[in-house]
Order: sequence, then C-alpha cells, then structure tokens
Amino acid sequence: MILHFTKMHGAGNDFVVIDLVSQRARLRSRDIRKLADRHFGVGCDQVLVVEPPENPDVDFRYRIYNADGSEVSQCGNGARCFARFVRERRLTSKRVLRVETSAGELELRMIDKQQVEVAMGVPHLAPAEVPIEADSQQALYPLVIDDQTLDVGAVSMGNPHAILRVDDVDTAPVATLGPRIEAHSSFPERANAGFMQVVADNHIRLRVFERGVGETLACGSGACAAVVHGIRQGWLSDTVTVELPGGKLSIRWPGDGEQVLMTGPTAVVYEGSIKI
Ligand SMILES: N[C@@H](CCC[C@H](N)C(=O)O)C(=O)O
Repeated sequence: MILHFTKMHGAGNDFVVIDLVSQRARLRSRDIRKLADRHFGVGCDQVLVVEPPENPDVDFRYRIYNADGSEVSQCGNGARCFARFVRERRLTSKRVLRVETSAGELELRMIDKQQVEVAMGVPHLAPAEVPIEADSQQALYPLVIDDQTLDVGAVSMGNPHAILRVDDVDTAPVATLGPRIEAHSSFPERANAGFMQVVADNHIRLRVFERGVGETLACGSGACAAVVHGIRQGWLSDTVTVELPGGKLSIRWPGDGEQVLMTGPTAVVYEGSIKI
C-alpha cells in the first residue's frame, strides 16, 4: 500500500501526518514504528492521523501515536500542526476547529499561517487522574530512584507528566533520569519526564524525555504541565514563555478549573509517499 504523508514539526517536535479522510489505510502498530523509524522509515517523534469524527458536532478525529507504536491521547505540538495540515490540504477552510481525541475535545485556532493557539483542556491533578500511585493529592511526590529521592510534580494534560525543577537544564541528567522517571512504578501508565529551570516568573527553560519516544526538541503538553505545576507552586505568573531546545511556546493558565492555552509555531518540511 502506498501512503501519502506530510512531514511537519512544531518547535522541532517532528511528525509524520497522514490524512485518512481522503485516503484509505489501516495502520498497524508495526506500520507506525516503521514510519517513525529514522533509519528504515521517514523518522518522527509522533505519527498523527486525521480521521473523520465519530461525533458530528466536531470537525475531525485526531489520533496520535508515539514512535514506539503506542497510541496516546494528547500531543500539543501535534495539535498545532494538525490545524495547519487540515487547512493546507483543504480538508476545511475554518480558522477555529474542534477536534476529538481519546482524552476529549480540543479547540484549535489559527492565528496566522504558522502560529496556532490550542485550548489544551483543564489540567488534572488528582492522583487517579494523572495517574500516579499516591493516597492523596500532593504538591510534590517523592520518587525514589536508586539512592536518591526526587520531588516531582504530577499533572495530566490528557497524558501523564512528571515535572522536576532543576537549577540548569543544560546540565540536567535528562538521558539517565528521564527513562527511570518514565518507567517508574509510581506511574502505572508511564510518564513524560520534564526538567524545568525557572528563569523568571514569566520564563522557564524545559527539556522533556517523552514517554514512548525519548528526549524530544519540544513537548507542548509537557510545557503546559510544567507551567501548571510552576504556577501552583508559586514560582510562575499566569503567562509564561517556555524555551525548549527546538523553539519557544507561550503558555497561559488562569488557574484551577480553567483551560490551559498554548500558542506556538508550525512548519511543513516536505511531502512524500511511502510503501508500507
Ligand atoms: N510531543 C507531545 C506529546 C506526545 C505524547 C507523549 N509522548 C505521551 O506519551 O504522552 C506534545 O507536544 O504534547
């Protein structure tokens, strides 16, 4: 089967985007892994699939697969690329889109040709909703890894995030601690591990070791989770610039019970076809 795809990225978090509204295919987990493989396939952090919605009140169904083939519920950088993709493929002419994901609905708003704002939903903090194994909700959860105890925040943006504050992201042990946090027994569904340096109350630097991928150049939901954690800890104001290795995102969160708004760039790299 020949599959047409578009390679995109949002602040360096890269995607293979597939339109299953106008082409027919059944993607198995091994097809996703092949598409995402940087040596034997196209190469990307996530494969994004555009499908017709199940609910007629929304515009599209947005499906997300990590490079390891697992299907997940949230990808913020991907959501921005999704909005640009469906407009440029002329699947819609709307500037504001409602899409369904397995975690609920998202609203995507084109600001200009490249910038998109995503209403990422209300963050979830209750342990069962992250999910994290704990008897009660805590601001910081102690994670024991070998002989050290790390105090991490835990936030779900529709996907699980652990956030560790560090003095300097450049020297943070992302490659060694990232996989240990991702697979820690406290996180029954594994977790994305964010390493956050607070530069000022409106500016953080962030590196994320993503579940099912490894360290990426940016993680939109990770940026939202880090800002929510930082605001709740009293370190950050309600609007924060998040500087990631691949670019910058602007995150706004008015507070408990409110949606997190994320604004950032999108880019089309190339289009192609692959036999799968
Ligand atoms: N890159 C993403 C997050 C993708 C999913 C994540 N790896 C998970 O497993 O939850 C983003 O921009 O949010």
